[in-house]
Amino acid sequence: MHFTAQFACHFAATRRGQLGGRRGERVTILGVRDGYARVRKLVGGAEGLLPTFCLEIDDLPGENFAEQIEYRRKWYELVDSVRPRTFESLSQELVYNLPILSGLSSFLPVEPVMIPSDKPQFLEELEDKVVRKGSTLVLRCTTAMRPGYTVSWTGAAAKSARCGVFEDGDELRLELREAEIADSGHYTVTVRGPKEENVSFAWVTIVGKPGVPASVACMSMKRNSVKLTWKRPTRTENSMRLWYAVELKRREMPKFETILSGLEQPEAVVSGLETQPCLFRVFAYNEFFAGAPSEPITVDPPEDVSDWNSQIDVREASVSSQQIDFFDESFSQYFTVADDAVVLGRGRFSVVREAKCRVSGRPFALKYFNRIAAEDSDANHPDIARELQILQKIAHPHLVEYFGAARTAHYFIIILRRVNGLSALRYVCARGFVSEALVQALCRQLLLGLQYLHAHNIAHLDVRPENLQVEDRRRLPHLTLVDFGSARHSCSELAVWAGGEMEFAAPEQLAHRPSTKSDLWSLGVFLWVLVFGHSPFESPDEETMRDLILHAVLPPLDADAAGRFSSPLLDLLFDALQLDLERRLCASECLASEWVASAAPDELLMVDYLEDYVERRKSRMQSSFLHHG
Ligand SMILES: Nc1ncnc2c1ncn2[C@@H]1O[C@H](COP(=O)(O)OP(=O)(O)OP(=O)(O)O)[C@@H](O)[C@H]1O
Repeated sequence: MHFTAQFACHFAATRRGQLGGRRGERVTILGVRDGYARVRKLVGGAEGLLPTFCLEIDDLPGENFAEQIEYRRKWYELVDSVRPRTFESLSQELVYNLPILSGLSSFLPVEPVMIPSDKPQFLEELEDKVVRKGSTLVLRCTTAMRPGYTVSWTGAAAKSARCGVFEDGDELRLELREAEIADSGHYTVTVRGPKEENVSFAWVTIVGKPGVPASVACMSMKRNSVKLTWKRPTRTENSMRLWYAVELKRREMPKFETILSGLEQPEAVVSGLETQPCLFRVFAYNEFFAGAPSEPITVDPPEDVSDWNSQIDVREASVSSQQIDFFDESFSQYFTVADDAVVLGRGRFSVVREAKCRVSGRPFALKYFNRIAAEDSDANHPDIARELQILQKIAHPHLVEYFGAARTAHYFIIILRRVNGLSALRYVCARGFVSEALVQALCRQLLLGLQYLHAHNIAHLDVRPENLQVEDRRRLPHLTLVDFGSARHSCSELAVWAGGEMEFAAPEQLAHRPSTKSDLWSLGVFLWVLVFGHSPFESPDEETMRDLILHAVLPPLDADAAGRFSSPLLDLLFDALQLDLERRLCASECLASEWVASAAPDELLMVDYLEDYVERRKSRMQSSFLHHG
């Protein structure tokens, strides 16, 4: 809240920072300290200090006197709390001693003084000014003018046509319109008397729009972070302070958004990146202007397999199970699993429950496998050992993160990041709408995960909606591939099809010769479901389904459904569902395909065409679980 007040008397400012004025001039009080009030004039807006006793408050909060008295009392307490300085011997010489005089006259309400000297005196000096380019620069000072005094100004633009100088009573003023950077510099006003002269100085800085940060570069850091560096713009246009802001744009965002600002150093670390490519740009700004942004640079840390390679522990494929560090007794020191812990999912061999880390409080997903007897070792369970070995090797934002393994009296436990999402189809249904852009985002993220896995010669071999967990991160879908129970190093030649759900399995998997490309087939089936609302090989009995898959017999195309999506999407789908492995695209080729590489339409479609399939699948999964469970 600001009070207004009036000058109770004339006050002549004699020190830099003080504000002179005439009795009755109205001001806003901005603050009070040490007997001085910082005020701003209502007319003209000049700001400065003047002694509190020169002010008479005139506009107080409150309806009536009784309400206002409280403020009035506070004001006089403030005014009285400072004892004025007194000068013991006020000799005539003092008048010529300006520093002391200015100290003295600050406390004495005076009429503008006519100093008995031939040397012109300034009552208010010029002040240094920092002004935005294009605006009007005003320099002002006051002096006790006498007849016969002359005034002259110097400065870079003092002679320009944009510049005007004025004498208004005691006030001397220079006004410069449309100030330019080149107008910056030293300005003086000289007041000449018949015998002597006096000069007041000010340094003027006109600030313009800073230039573009140069050499913006990006370096991948661990996990999903990048470090951006750049160079200070060559043109800072007199910026007194220069800050930087970083902007980000993802494919589906209509425009860049500022994610970091106020950076003083030409570098920033950005964490929590999604897997899709991000465009970054940087701009500099000062107290008045934001400069133009740099050329965007594309940053795609998780996609760049070579970057991630450098960070993962690339061990030999045949790590022996002894190398897995189980933590045994200590397990319960680190994790609490509530009796009614949420069951995140059930597989044929395991139950996945939510648990909390006692140390960090973070939730984890624990995958429990029954242990037959205390001496039962993981070596007796080659599938668990293999799953652990693979999980230990991988690190990618779209693959579930592994934290360790534990052995308790009854279980082997794999500790994983808890993916706080829904299976892919449920996620889509829960949104109520689907768009080709969403389908593309999910496929793209899955492809990135697969590209990474396949580059390490690992085939997942169980890509299906339940193992694609999707969560919202900053309102964008983030897909994580879970369940490495079926995963194989593709070098291990033969993998016997162990039965189970085959709707998403590739023909060669059913023929016991899976390959990394089997995952692309499953991706094709997943895409088919999203496009047509049913799976291509769905049939009431297992034998028919097996036959259809083994011969890659696709159902006739539903033209209406196909019309909802673009033809590059349908092309990719057919390229993934190729029986011939040579002709089937690999993950990198899919990522480079026309559909994945270009922006997909974001028109929204109702999901009702999918809901029946999701329900059918749910009851199939339940009966299969009962069957195996
Ligand atoms: N890290 C996780 N966070 C959240 N949910 C998970 C996680 N891991 C697994 N789940 C859920 O638990 C289900 C079962 O887990 P998982 O598939 O790993 O078990 P499994 O015994 O290997 O199953 P399957 O019989 O399919 O091989 C998953 O389909 C998924 O829904």
